[in-house]
Amino acid sequence: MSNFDKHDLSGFVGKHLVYTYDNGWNYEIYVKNDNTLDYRIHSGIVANRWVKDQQAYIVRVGESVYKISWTEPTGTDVSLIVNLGDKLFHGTIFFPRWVINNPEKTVCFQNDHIPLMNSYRDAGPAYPTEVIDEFATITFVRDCGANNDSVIDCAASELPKDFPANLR
Ligand SMILES: C=Cc1ccc(O)c(OC)c1
Repeated sequence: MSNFDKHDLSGFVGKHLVYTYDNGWNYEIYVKNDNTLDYRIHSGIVANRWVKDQQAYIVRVGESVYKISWTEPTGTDVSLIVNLGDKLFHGTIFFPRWVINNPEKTVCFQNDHIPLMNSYRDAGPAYPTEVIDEFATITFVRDCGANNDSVIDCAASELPKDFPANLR
């Protein structure tokens, strides 16, 4: 069938990416290991939210194409396609209605507020879900190795003005 090993995530684990969705939202992700990611949101309805150690399903679906899917403590579901060969990215985000109504409730370092996020999720309303389905352009890529906790360790608002140029 395919000419690549679909179980080999070594070309993806450790990648640190910054990308901008066609709707203008700017996001950043670090692929920490084969089932974990850290991320930070620079702009969009939940700008300055950041998350460490989100568990995710990560699979390889092409020579340099990966898919990451997860469900968050807020009830938000996300599925991303990262095509490193073409520097192309596509994200589908399924927001519960309460996040669309009150996005500011999710803007925090989520790890310090997991029970609160779960309580918002359970209170809802969940429906109707808002589906955001957007392509993005990858603007920055580097390799940071696996399980590096220094890659994403503060909110976007606390970064130097020249980020990510300061990392090159
Ligand atoms: C809702 C979280 C979320 C949505 C879209 C993304 O690209 C993302 O990347 C880490 C995270």
